[in-house]
Amino acid sequence: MSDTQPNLSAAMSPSKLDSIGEASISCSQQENGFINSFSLFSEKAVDELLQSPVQGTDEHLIEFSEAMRTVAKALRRAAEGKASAQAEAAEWRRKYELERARNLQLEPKEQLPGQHGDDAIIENLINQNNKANGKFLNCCGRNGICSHEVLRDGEPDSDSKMVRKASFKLSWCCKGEQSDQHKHDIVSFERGNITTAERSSKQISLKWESDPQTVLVMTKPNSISVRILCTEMVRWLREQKNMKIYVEPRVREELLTESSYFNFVQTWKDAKEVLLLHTKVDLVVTLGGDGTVLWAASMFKGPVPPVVPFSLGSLGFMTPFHTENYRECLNQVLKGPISITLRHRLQCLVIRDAAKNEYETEEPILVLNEVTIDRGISSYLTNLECYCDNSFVTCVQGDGLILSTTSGSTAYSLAAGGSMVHPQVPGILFTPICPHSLSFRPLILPEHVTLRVQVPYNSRGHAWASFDGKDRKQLAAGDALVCSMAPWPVPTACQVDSTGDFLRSIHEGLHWNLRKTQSFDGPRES
Ligand SMILES: NC(=O)c1ccc[n+]([C@@H]2O[C@H](COP(=O)([O-])OP(=O)(O)OC[C@H]3O[C@@H](n4cnc5c(N)ncnc54)[C@H](O)[C@@H]3O)[C@@H](O)[C@H]2O)c1
Ligand SMILES: Nc1ncnc2c1ncn2[C@@H]1O[C@H](COP(=O)(O)OP(=O)(O)OP(=O)(O)O)[C@@H](O)[C@H]1O
Repeated sequence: MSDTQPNLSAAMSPSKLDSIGEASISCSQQENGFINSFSLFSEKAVDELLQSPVQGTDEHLIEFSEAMRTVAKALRRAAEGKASAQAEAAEWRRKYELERARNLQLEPKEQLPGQHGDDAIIENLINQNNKANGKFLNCCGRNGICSHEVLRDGEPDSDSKMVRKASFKLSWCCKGEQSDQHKHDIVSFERGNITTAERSSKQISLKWESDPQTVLVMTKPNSISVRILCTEMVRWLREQKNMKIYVEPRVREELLTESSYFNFVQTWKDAKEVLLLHTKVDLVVTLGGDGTVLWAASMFKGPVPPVVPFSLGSLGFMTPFHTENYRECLNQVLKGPISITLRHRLQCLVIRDAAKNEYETEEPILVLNEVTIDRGISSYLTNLECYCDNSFVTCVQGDGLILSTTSGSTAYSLAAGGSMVHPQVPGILFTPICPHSLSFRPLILPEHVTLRVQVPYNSRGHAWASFDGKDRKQLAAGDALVCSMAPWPVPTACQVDSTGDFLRSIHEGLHWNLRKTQSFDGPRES
């Protein structure tokens, strides 16, 4: 110590020095990334030191004390900052643990002996499919749907790292939320009033809770323009948005013939991997027409990530996005919030007469448009016995029957004389094809029913079932098709909103009720 420096120890009593030692905060270890390699004097200790009578006070000592006070203040601020950062980190950790626990609850609980990993998950998916929609309601409550309910955490990927899907929240957008029009009660026993339940006809909004990171791009085959756009979009998503990209094996090959640059693009090897796609993909982009949306939906036998359909087809009922400004559209979707349409699907089971019990069925098939039971190549009238929740409905004699979703109401069902229905309306359309009866009008049934269409034993010919216009299956006498609403809808992004997009598609796609307006010839004399 130089002569000019004050001897602080000499100026203070030993007890004072002890008190400073006790009050010092040691932050030499690393906690949550914060490193402090020095001991801090607390401001309180410095205050105490300055207030105590110090013998032999001189100017240097006062200056030194002031400096100490300033240093103590600065250090206190640093300590406060650190404490608040630690609290924030703890809060994030708590949120993470909570979400992890929730996801674990959704993991398959019972693993049968001999079933491991993927097999158990696939089995569980099928079981989930077979369960009632009740599970959805557990989490959704009344005002929102959590993505944990729809999409679970990813499986370990090839690098053995956990792939974490972006989480999002769906909520009802309701203009008159505050008004009396939107009662939550179905029946009020106290006052004896019956009011309507809130159903899915409201606009749904999707808000990302974490950034989407993985996108699956699905494309219509054999189209040069689609191929060019796909190449450009994949490059943009990678370079500008830093996204992981999945494509079909065919598309990966196409991209690699363009350039080895596209080596980063991922795909799948087999059907098992396809079944796990929903755990890896945050978003699906389709490039094509309605058929490509149907194709993309058919890839997901369970939950479906949000789908952004770009129009490169002729009609585009389900493809509201234009390709010219795909960058702006995708920017908006990735940022959110976006309006979405939850398109209901039908779950179809073929039950063979030869099956020993009802459970010995083939794999359930999910359709977004419709299942059709028709006469196929047979020249005989189809003869189909139809039941709704075990009540006899009718016997269809004609070319066949369409069981359609409301999204499919503008497709084959429309051509067969069915009504057009807003896609958010929960219902099943029952539309005959060329019935040989003057009075067979189409029906719309509520969403909760189970329909059974049976080929009677005395039928002259076989019937054929087809699913969204694909995968024909022959139904022999005694075979039946059982159909009910599937628990997993297809969430498609809207350009405007569900209603705006629906009306635009029937105006532009079908020229619905297009008629020249009558001229105004002046008021008529009565
Ligand atoms: N007579 C008919 O109208 C008829 C006959 C067979 C199949 N289809 C429909 O074709 C669908 C399969 O479509 P695809 O593109 O794979 O086959 P596809 O190439 O034969 O196209 C059928 C047409 O139906 C349109 N379409 C599909 N889904 C629609 C929807 N939800 N609303 C309005 N139009 C829609 C498509 O844009 C396309 O123009 C089937 O699900 C069925 O609904 C219609
Ligand atoms: N990724 C795909 N892989 C295999 N087939 C596909 C795929 N995407 C679409 N398809 C099939 O290709 C056909 C045409 O697709 P899509 O309907 O999208 O185009 P489009 O016929 O040009 O459009 P639109 O139906 O509006 O006229 C459909 O039968 C569809 O099932």
